[in-house]
Amino acid sequence: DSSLHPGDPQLMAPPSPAVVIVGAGISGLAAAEKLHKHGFQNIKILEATGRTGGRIYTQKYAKGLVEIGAQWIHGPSPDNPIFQLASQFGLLSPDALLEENQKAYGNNHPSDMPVVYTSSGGNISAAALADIMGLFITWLEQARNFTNSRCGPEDSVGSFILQQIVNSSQEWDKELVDTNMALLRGLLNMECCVSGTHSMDYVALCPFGEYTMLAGIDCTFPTGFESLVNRIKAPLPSGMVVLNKAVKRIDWNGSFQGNDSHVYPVEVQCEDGDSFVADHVIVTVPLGFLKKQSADFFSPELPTSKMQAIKNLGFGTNNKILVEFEKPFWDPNTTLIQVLWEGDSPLIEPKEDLKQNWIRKLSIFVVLEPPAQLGHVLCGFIAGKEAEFMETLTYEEILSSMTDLFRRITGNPELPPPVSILRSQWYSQPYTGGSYSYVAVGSSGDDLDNLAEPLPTDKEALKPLQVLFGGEATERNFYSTTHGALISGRREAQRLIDRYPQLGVTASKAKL
Ligand SMILES: Cc1cc2nc3c(=O)[nH]c(=O)nc-3n(C[C@H](O)[C@H](O)[C@H](O)COP(=O)(O)OP(=O)(O)OC[C@H]3O[C@@H](n4cnc5c(N)ncnc54)[C@H](O)[C@@H]3O)c2cc1C
Repeated sequence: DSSLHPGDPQLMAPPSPAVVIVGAGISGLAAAEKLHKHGFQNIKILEATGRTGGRIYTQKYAKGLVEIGAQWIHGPSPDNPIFQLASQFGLLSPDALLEENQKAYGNNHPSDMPVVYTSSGGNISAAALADIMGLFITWLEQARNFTNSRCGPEDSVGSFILQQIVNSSQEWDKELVDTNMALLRGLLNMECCVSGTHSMDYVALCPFGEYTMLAGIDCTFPTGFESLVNRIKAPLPSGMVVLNKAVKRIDWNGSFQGNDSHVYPVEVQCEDGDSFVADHVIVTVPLGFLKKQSADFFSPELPTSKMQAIKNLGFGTNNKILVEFEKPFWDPNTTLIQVLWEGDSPLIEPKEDLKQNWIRKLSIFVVLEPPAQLGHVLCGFIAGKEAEFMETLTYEEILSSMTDLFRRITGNPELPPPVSILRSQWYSQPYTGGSYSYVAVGSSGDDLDNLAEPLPTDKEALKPLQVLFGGEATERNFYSTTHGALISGRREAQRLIDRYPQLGVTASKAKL
């Protein structure tokens, strides 16, 4: 009888390695889900805050749900694992599942033309806007094509676009120059939101095209992005995710006695004095957190090249200001509103006084859908230092600024104030420190790869893969996105699965 019997050594599960995952965003949860499915039994996810999801954060607002963090599936098509999961779980609307939607290219930008309102209550023609939009999109595409050609390490996307603006403006009608310049300033402000940066001058030109756009017109989750997080974590045993458990330091390359007879190479120290021994730790904390804490977060310290990568890569702030109106002032067909700030221009440095001028960085509002279920809600986007300053203002101050703004652009001093507002404050979140990463001037895609390298770096180390790194900032082609974060978590889980091939075999045999 060659079949296996209970108690046979081959059926006895080998001791499951102890894995600690730091952070219960989509990266950490995806890593846990994959490891769990492959038979890893000893997993703990330590999360600093009182909730899972991290930068995926759905909240009740107005009459429905809004996203404080991630909003769209960027590139919803079969190559996007977020799209795969969302369709598998039945979380998308029929429109998003249409094949033609999956094949079209939206380039991670809202695909509709905005309606432009000027800061003195005027408007501008759709034709004038279309011309400038067309130029801007072409320049962005050209900026992406630098990847394989030569450009200097100090060149930025902002300086490249500025050069194109200067060249192109020679051919503009004199009376259009001011409007065109103000429109372009607004488009650059919007681009800062897309890249999560204060200025496109901070974004490196050469690696700009390494970020990969997937096919598909961006879509949202009718039941909230967090419904996807909830589905991913559903199979995990209760107790695996430990909330309100902030990690203070990761001691690695050591010998730590566990409660069993085993000696572990890693010990994770928490803010509240708790500690967890582990064979492997997957760190998925945001780059914004690492930028502030990496010097004290690891003992021994990270290798110099990793510290450099953390320092060099960009991590900026993109915030939202949600504004609810009793009645819309916009036309029912409007999906996007651009505010044109008269007098602004890409050739003029924005004024330093943030208290007076922060609001001029706010150039784009998305009309949230569907109004029948949600109410009349605009979602404004603002990036950089102005977005960080906005976080310090009170509710009343922002409400009053929004009331003034909408009265100005509609030219109606009697426009009723918004019913309510809700804003994100990603920069002040101690465990996030901003919104998402970008490849800054002075860094390159190699820094993203470097961040993803596990420790110890010595491939022959007796105890390999002690500290692994996930999170959106570790995905060279998909950083700053939810799919990048998901891919990174699965990638790190796969490293451990490859290290313990026997574990998966035993897990599937035990199920027979
Ligand atoms: C305003 C905004 C809009 C966005 N829009 C989109 C979008 O439309 N589409 C898209 O695809 N992406 C979007 N993104 C980006 C997307 O949300 C992120 O890339 C993704 O959610 C990151 O997942 P993550 O798991 O890497 O990190 P996170 O979600 O940040 O998870 C990391 C977790 O680690 C925890 N943590 C940190 N420090 C510690 C510690 N010391 N101990 C324990 N836990 C710790 C944090 O609390 C957090 O829960 C947006 C982000 C923001 C902020």
